[in-house]
Amino acid sequence: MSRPNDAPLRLGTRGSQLARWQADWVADRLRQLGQAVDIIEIRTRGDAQQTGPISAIVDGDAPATGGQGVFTKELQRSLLDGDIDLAVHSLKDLPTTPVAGLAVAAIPERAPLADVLVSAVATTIDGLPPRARVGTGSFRRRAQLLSRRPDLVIGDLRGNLDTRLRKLDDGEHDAILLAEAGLTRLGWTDRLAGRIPPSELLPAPGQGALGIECRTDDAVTIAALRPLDDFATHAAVTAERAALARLEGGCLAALGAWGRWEATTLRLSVVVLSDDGAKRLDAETAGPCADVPAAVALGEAVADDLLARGAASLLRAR
Ligand SMILES: NCc1[nH]cc(CCC(=O)O)c1CC(=O)O
Repeated sequence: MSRPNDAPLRLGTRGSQLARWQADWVADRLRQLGQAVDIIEIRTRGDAQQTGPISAIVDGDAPATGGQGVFTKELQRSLLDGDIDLAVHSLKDLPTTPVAGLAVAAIPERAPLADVLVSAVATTIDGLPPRARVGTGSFRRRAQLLSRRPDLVIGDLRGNLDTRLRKLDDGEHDAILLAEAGLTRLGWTDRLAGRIPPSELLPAPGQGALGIECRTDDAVTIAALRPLDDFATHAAVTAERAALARLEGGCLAALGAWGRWEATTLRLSVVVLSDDGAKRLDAETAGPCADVPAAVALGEAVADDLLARGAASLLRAR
């Protein structure tokens, strides 16, 4: 597919407020570099179906993967069909399974990656009252919350950010957990009751980072995206996602991962839990990662350590 060098890049995004914010952010960065950009909104099934738990959204193409990719598949289809030239994803919603013909060409600098507590009754997990009702739709958050506080009563929670905040305000939950990145991008920082240290609750692989995907044969778009890539972020999230891929966790796993730089060393912590949080396996390793393949190796090494200690039985218990 050949396109003129000066044609506007067609940037595809979901229609949610957060997705629009992220698309605008990427478009602005490209425009600052002199690149014309058109934003094209694409409705996905993850957005259309907002009742019931995320895990219940049946994936017609690949039933075995459950709800994976509900937010990203239509954008990938539009890329392959040539309807758009780049897609902006929340990296944590993007399955690790490679799609033939597509590649994540740029991963810009990461936003704050922690989860935060939104609540009128507590600012920390340990400060929640006994048997407090905490809302989250994430297996990762639920299992780690229960691992630390088995008394908590976890209720399902999904929908866009404003929906989730409304359910908290309506009294369905005493507290909810959200990604700091999403909350602050939408300007809701005043709702942040407390930041949960990643050491206390590991974030999702890729949380807080954007993945910009395009066709592997589209040299024009790949070149335009290159200046948006941040190597430190790219390596950190690559290590997190390599661990996830090796553990076959998908986006619904009770699995957390945290890659961070300590001077010139990349440190990666990964946790795998049973759904009820009663069993957990933690692993950590660090190494100098001079390039992306080294980050992949780091992630796979942590995953292999976990697998050798029985992680597969926790992930398959669902
Ligand atoms: N699964 C939904 C989702 N996907 C990305 C974000 C926030 C932005 C990010 O973490 O990159 C959120 C909301 C949340 O988990 O609170």
